[in-house]
Amino acid sequence: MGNKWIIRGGKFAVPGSDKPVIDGYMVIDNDLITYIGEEPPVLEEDIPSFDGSRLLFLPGLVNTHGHAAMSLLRGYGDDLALQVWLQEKMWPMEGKFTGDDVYWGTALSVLEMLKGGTTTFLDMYDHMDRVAEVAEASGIRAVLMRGVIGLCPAEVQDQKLAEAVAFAKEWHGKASGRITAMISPHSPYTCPPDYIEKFVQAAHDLDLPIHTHMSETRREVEQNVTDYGLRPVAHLEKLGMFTRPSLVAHGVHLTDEEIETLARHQVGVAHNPGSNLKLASGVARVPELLKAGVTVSLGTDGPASNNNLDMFEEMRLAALIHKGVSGDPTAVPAAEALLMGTEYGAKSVFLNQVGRLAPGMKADFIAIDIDQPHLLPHTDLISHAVYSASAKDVEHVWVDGKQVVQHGKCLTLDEEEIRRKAQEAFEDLLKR
Ligand SMILES: CSC[C@H]1O[C@@H](n2cnc3c(O)ncnc32)[C@H](O)[C@@H]1O
Ligand SMILES: [Zn+2]
Repeated sequence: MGNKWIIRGGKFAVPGSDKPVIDGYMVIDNDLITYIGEEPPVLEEDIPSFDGSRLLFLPGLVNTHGHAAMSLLRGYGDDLALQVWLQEKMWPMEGKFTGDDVYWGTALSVLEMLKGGTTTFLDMYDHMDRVAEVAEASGIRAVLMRGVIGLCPAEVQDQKLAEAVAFAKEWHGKASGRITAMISPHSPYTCPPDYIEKFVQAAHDLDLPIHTHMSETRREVEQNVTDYGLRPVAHLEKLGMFTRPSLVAHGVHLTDEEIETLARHQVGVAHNPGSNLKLASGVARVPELLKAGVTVSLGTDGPASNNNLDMFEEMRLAALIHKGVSGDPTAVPAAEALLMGTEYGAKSVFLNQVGRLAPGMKADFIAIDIDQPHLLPHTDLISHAVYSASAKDVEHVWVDGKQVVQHGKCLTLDEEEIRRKAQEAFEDLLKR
């Protein structure tokens, strides 16, 4: 297909607007959406046309927290609480990961994400050059960072920080701007205060945002008070983290005052409902966060604590669990859950041209087949996208105007090879 083309006869989701579903046309020129509307656009020339009938077009889903290479550990260490899961299962195995393991684990996850309609993902991990290689080759949009655990001698801490900085310098803005970088100390319980301050300084020096895990479990909050005399929000505020644009993952255990602090500093929260439920970490106070004006987005977390990367499932969980725990059926309505999975996600990872179908936005969008039993009749397609659809319904995916999934097949990655290599990598890890 040429550089400029038109989708005719499609239904286009614009959640949160007066007209949440537009029945009509969308024009794409290279990497940008240039027109969307019910009336046919005025075109000076003949351009290729794409039949949008029986399809619902949505902005690409934005996964704002994860560790893609952990797909190699999917199903390895289920049904455990966070600290036991990390210390006894994940960290010993991750200690054996080579760059190749990270490459194939990430490739497996990117394949799953693209096929499931995720067009942007955030990744915090080690061997990030290999993650960036996968992102570049696959065509996905990626927000990448070397996540750093600082429970190590000072010289190793320095080396890890240097790696994080070098990675960000090398990859920020690469792959035609599809890759951006952030700075990421893993958490207040794995990075001592003076070390976190060095990351804050690095983020200032590089003019990049910060991402960290925060207040995921009650135990972690209590330990923070014991160790530093402050709950995690006040602790990170004191260390200057929120002087940078920030996104925290989880934010499950928050007081009213902490929610107010996050809102005041415009700190985003990546809500990971599937992972929080599986690790029994608790349920984040999403309705209260949204009411306070905090940007709440959605993440899967790693595939070993979820255990899939289906962002439709996260939107559905977000819409369901907050109704369940609050007793309020209007909590997190479908349109808000869809915004959390798209527009709020883009805002959380500081991408202002992504997350919405509108002229001037990047052409990152997906099409789901709505001519299926579980998506009929077409009463309310926003509702169907959240409460009834799943990753399996994704028919086509475009990122930056390029088609990366066609009729459910990934065009940019060798699926057969990735499946084989990932299985081999896991089997090899068990032998090491
Ligand atoms: C330093 S790379 C990222 C690091 O994070 C670990 N991790 C995965 N899931 C979670 C979670 O829910 N909370 C805290 N840390 C997590 C992962 O195992 C890597 O070691
Ligand atoms: Zn995580």
